[in-house]
Amino acid sequence: MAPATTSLSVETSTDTSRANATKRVSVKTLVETPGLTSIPSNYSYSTNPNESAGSNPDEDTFPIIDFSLLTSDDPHQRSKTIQDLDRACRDWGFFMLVNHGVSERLMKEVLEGSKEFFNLPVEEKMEFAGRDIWQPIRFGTGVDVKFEKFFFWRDFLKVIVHPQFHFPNKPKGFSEVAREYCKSTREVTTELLKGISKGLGLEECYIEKETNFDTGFQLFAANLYPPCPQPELAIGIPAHTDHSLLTLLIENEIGGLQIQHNGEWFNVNSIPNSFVVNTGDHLEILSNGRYKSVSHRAVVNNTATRISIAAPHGPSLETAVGPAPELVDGETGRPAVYMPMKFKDYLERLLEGRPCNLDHVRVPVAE
Ligand SMILES: O=C(O)CCC(=O)C(=O)O
Ligand SMILES: [Fe+2]
Repeated sequence: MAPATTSLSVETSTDTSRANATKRVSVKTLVETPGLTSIPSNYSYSTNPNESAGSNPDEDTFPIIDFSLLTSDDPHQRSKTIQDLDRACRDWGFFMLVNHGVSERLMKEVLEGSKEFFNLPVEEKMEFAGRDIWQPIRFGTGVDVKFEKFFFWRDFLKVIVHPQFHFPNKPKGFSEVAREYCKSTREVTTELLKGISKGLGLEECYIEKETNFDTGFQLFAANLYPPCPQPELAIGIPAHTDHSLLTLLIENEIGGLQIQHNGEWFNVNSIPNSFVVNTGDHLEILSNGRYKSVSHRAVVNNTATRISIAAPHGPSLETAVGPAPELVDGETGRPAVYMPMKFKDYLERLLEGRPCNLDHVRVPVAE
C-alpha cells in the first residue's frame, strides 16, 4: 500500500525534510538538475514498484457520450443520450465527451499557453506562489505543502475563473485564450447538468437552480508532470475525488490519468480532442449517492512531460447542496445519505489541515 497522505505539516517534519522543502521550488526546477538519475527520498511515494500500475481497458469499455446528440433536436436521440449519461455517471462516475463543439484550436492554444506559463522563469511564477486556497491565482508544487508528508511529482497553476475571472497576465495572450476556454467549458457543463438532471428524474434546470450555478465556483487547474527518473516510485497526484459537481479535463495526449472502477485502477487514454469528464463530490451528494464521486490519480512517466488542465465546476460558494428530496425516501427507500454543507465551508476544511471529503457530510448510520 502507498503511504496515506497525512496532516503532518512540512513545518513540523524533521530538519532534513524541512531543508528539502525550502529548497523545493518546483518539480520542473528539480528535473533540470544536471545528472538527476533518482528521485529525492521525500518524493518517494511508494516502495512498491507495482503500486502505480493500471489495467488497460478494452477499447469499448469506457463510456463515450456524444454531446451533439445530447443537444439534438431529435427527442429520441436526446433521451437515449440522457440514459447513456445516467448510466455512465452511475456505473463509472466518468466518461469521455466527444463532439462537444469546443474547437480543437482553442484546446490546443490553452494547452500551449499552460506550457508557456510553466516555462516562464521561476521568479516570475513565484510571484503567484501561495498556500491559501482563496488566493485567486496560485502557482505551486506538490498538492499543498502544508498537509503533505510526501511530495508529489507535479507543479500546478490554479486560478479562480468564476464567478469572477482572474488570470495571470503572462505569457502574452494566455489570459484571453483561457477566458474563452473557461466560458466554453462552462457552456458544455451547463448542458451536461441539464441532461444529468433529467437522467435523475428531476426537472431539467434542477441542478443549475439548486446549486446557484450561475454564480458557481469554477477553477482552471493546469498540472505539469515533468519526466521522472523513477516513475514507479513517485506519484503525480495521489488518489482523490474532486469536490465540485463535474470536472472537464484535457491533456496533451501523453496519458497518466487512472480511475478506480470496481476496486481496480484503469489507465485512461483519452480520445484526441475529447473531454474526460468525472463526477465530483457534490453530484454524489445531490444524487443522494446514486452517482459516486470517482476516485482518480495521476501517475508519471520517464520520457515525456505531461500537461493536463482540469476544469472543476462547482456550486456557488454560499450554497449548501443536499440530496434532492425526490431522491430521498426515508420510509420505504433510501434515506438521506448526506447533510447539506455550504460549498465554501466544504472547501475550507482544506485550510483546517484535514483532507476534505464526503465523510464530513455523511449522515451517521445508527448501529
Ligand atoms: O492530470 C490528471 O489527469 C488528473 C488531474 C486531477 O485529478 C486534478 O487536477 O484534480
Ligand atoms: Fe482530480
